[in-house]
Amino acid sequence: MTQLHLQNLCAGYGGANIVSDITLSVASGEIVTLVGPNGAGKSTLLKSLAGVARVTQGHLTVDDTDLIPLSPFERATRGVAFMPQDRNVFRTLTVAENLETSAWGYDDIPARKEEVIALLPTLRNYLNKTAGGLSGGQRQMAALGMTLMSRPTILLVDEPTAGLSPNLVGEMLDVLQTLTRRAGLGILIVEQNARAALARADRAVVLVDGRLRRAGPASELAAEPDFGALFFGDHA
Ligand SMILES: Nc1ncnc2c1ncn2[C@@H]1O[C@H](COP(=O)(O)OP(=O)(O)OP(=O)(O)O)[C@@H](O)[C@H]1O
Repeated sequence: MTQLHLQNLCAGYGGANIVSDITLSVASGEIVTLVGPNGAGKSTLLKSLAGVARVTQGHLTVDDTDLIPLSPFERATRGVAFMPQDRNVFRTLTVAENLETSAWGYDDIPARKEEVIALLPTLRNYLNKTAGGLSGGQRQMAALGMTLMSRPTILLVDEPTAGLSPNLVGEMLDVLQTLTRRAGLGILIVEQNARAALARADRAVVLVDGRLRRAGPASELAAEPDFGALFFGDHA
């Protein structure tokens, strides 16, 4: 059982904090959905956990390891992997090459690749296609596969359904839910399709103006009558 824990975390870019005083945890086998209006700081929070935005105060641990001094690569080797929203594949490489590149430095790349394909079997259909020629859904699946090559225990996923058609949104979220069940991953996901994400999440956290406004069981928050209007605007 792994647990990512944030305690009174403040983070941002340069010296300025974008998110403040965030206390939250994500454990193996659960999906926690991070929702909130545009500009609330959701991506920044995720990036600070991955090591690509700066933590200025507070604590960030995975089990007993302090992540704050660690680089993004070192965090990945401790089991915390990040799937960015944009530019998350190398467009001129094939899907297979993208997977291999993500495990650069490990001496068991073929085994890792087979494990990832076993978790995401549709990848097999376009392994030899160049990533730049993939559909949006295929590209996001390839990016997810790349993230899984480090054998993470905690997955940080930034808007994996951005730009996808409604049926593909559900498919991607279902795949993430399967990963929690089959591989025991803990997933923290930022998602604009709040209703679809809440339906598959265990817990939800609402971020407004860089602060944690609400947290609780996803089903409870989804059932609140004013929830959509308050927190998601048009996206509920
Ligand atoms: N690299 C950066 N440098 C400085 N400020 C940034 C950077 N990236 C984002 N910001 C600022 O941080 C604030 C929060 O942005 P962020 O992308 O984290 O919000 P968000 O909740 O993910 O929004 P959205 O739902 O629109 O993606 C915004 O004011 C944004 O302009």
